[in-house]
Parts: sequence; C-alpha cells; structure tokens
Amino acid sequence: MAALLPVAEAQQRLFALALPVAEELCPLADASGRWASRDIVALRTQPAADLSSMDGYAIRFADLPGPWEVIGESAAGRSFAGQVAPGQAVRIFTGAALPTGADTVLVQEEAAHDGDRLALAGEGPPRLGSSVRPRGLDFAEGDALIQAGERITPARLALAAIAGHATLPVRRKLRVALLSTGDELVPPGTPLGPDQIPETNRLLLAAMLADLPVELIDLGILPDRQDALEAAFRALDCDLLVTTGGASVGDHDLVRPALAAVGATIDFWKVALRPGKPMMAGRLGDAVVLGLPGNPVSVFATATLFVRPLIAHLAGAADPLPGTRTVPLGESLPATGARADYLRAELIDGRAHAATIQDSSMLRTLARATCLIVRPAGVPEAKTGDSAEILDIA
Ligand SMILES: Nc1nc2c(c(=O)[nH]1)N[C@H]1C(S)=C(S)[C@@H](COP(=O)(O)OP(=O)(O)OC[C@H]3O[C@@H](n4cnc5c(N)ncnc54)[C@H](O)[C@@H]3O)O[C@H]1N2
Ligand code: MOO
Repeated sequence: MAALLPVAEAQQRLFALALPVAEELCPLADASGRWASRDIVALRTQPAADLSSMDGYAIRFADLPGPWEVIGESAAGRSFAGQVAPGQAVRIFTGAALPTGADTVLVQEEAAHDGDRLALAGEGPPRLGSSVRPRGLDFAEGDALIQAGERITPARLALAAIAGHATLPVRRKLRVALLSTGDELVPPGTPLGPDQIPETNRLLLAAMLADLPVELIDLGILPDRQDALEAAFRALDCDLLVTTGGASVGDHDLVRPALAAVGATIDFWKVALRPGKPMMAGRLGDAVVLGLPGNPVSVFATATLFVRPLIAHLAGAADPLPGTRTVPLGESLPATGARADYLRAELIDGRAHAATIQDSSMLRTLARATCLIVRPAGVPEAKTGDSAEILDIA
C-alpha cells in the first residue's frame, strides 16, 4: 500500500506541481478576488490637496474667536479660487479644498452665519488644522499600496481606484473542470431508481469555488466505466481537473487507472487525513489533476485543504493556505492514529464541540458544523478545555 502523505507535505507537493498562471491587466471591475501579480503603487497623492472633513467655514486659526466676513464658497468639485485674508472666512463643505490662506475649519454647528457675517457660536476648533485632512493623509504618489501575491479585496479594489488605477496586474482566471463519477449518481431533483442517489459533489465544489477567480467547466456525471473516463480525460482543456469518486481501491474505482491510461503522472495518492484519505494529485499535459474521494464530506475537507489552496496558489497567492486559530475543546477527544482528523464541530460559547459521529457520508453533520477541529496524526487524548486548532468553515 502506498504510504500516507502528511497533509502539509501533500499541500507543498501540490503547489510544486505547477507555477502560477500568466498575468494580465484586468479592468478594476473584474479584478475583485484576484491576486496581484506585481506590486501596486499609488499613481497619485490622496488627498491631492488639504480638504475639509466637515461642513462649516474655512478660517484662519489665528483669527479666533472671530467674527469673520464670508467671502465665498468651496464645495467638493468646485473649489474657491481666491485667497482668505485675516478676518475672512469661506463657506466650505465636506471634501472641498481648503482655500489658500485658511488653515482650519469651524464646523457649522458652532457658527452663526447671517448674510456675509459669521460669528462663533460654540467652543470653536480646538487647534490649528481642526477638521482638515492634510494633502497626502492617506498616501502619497509612489507609495506601495498592494504587494504582489496579495488578494484584491473589496477595500484594496477601492484603494487602487482612488490611487489612479483603471486596470490591475493580476493572474488570469483559471479554467477548472469538474467531473463526478458513479453509476448511482443522478442530477438532484431527478426521480430516483432503487440504486440511485442525488449527485452532490459538483454542486458542493462549484459553491465552494464561487469566490475564487475560476471559470468552471462542467464535465458532468460519468459512469463507472474506464473508457468513459479516458474519453473525458483525453478531451480535457483546462488548468485544473477535479474529479470526485472512484478514487479508492474497489473494483469500480477507476479514476487512477483511467488517468494512467491517458498518460497522466500521479505525484501522490493517499493522504494521512480523515476524511479524505484516497486523494490523488498529478498532471495530465498542462493540467493539474486532483482526484478527490466520493464521500461528500471528504470532498468538503479535501476542497478546503487542497482544491481551494491550489487554486489560490495557481492564481498567484503568496499565502494560499487557510488560516487556523486556537480555541478550548468542549469535550475530550481520543488519541489519533496514522491520519490527521478534521472533525466537524460547532463552536458554542467559544468552545469547540465535535459531532459524536464523524462518518464522511453525513452531510447533515457537516451542514451544522461551523469549524473543523484539526487533530494531527499521532497525538494523545485531548481533555475538555485543552486548546485545539480549528479551521473556520462557516
Ligand atoms: N477497502 C477499502 N475501502 C475503502 C477505503 C480503503 O482504504 N480500503 N477507503 C475508504 C475511504 S476513506 C473513502 S473516503 C472512500 C472513497 O472512495 P471513492 O473515492 O472510491 O468513492 P466512491 O466509492 O465513488 O464513493 C464513496 C461514497 O460517496 C458517494 N458519492 C460518490 N460520488 C458522489 C457524488 N458526486 N454525490 C453524492 N455522493 C457521491 C458514493 O455513492 C459512495 O457512497 O472509500 C472507502 N473505501
Ligand atoms: O478518508 Mo474517507 O474520506 O474517511 O471517508
């Protein structure tokens, strides 16, 4: 029997199978969720001028406590062209440029304005520069804003826009083909024959990949016939093929022989992991191939630990692995064996409670779970209250 590969080693072997895909200049509106392929710097200074952060009056701090003569108005997009001399003020609105000569904003709640006369009607600005956003407060032209390998989050997208970018250097989208195998599988909603079950795994995977930069290619449900699998593999045109089912050692587990028959190289098969042991990874032509087990919970676990991180790696992520954190256990857990256990669990009052039955076919347990408790291979029993690593999944 092939040796079981530790999870972390399997992840590194997987990343070593292929380099990130080519980069492209992507319009901002399509760049959300991609990874930057180069460092992104500011093309402009923000704000480009001293701006008011409040509605009120631009004054000279030295003139306090007033009164002032109001000589004009500065609004966002229509700044005041003139100079503010001693004793003068300019009506100003949030986001508008501070006129030359003014250095402070008196908020309108603390002002009495009548015609062109302005008087203090409150405590007034506490210091020089109150309610002013100085030029370059956020960033200056040339500042490094996003590093290569960082994800374009919604906030970074907005940052890139205000920094003057219309396009961003990112990795192109990945073409990911999904295929399920099994004679018992029919599309959800189909009336079921006695030996049939609704197919879940392509749906599950598509939903789990929805936030990633992928174009999915649905290769459907294939029967447990090697010729059908070989035909699908020969016609492949993608960056990544993910199959589910038929990965184990039974007479109808044909993914591995079919891959071998079409010339794929299998880098590893079987990971020291429960659920998800009979997972294979390799290459077929230019494509990376991941053969996941058929049990839906095993698909969830292997997609979390391998498919999503691999996609992130190929899409240029510097840090493709999912984050974990530590919480106390709600109950004791038994020692582990040769495989790492990823236990479906719920967090209640900050403590992780593992489901009593951890069968890899049980979707109801998975659907209730909010985290997976990570129990490394070969660790002793853990007691109630001991800290355990978890991976959030909901
Ligand atoms: N003698 C051994 N038997 C098994 C071993 C082993 O080491 N020796 N490993 C077990 C483990 S662990 C797993 S996990 C499974 C994985 O087997 P396969 O990848 O070959 O999966 P299948 O047999 O095709 O299916 C397993 C199970 O999942 C259902 N299934 C499959 N695909 C779907 C789908 N797309 N949607 C819904 N349900 C699906 C299928 O009907 C089976 O019930 O092997 C163990 N056996
Ligand atoms: O490793 Mo299998 O995924 O337990 O059921």
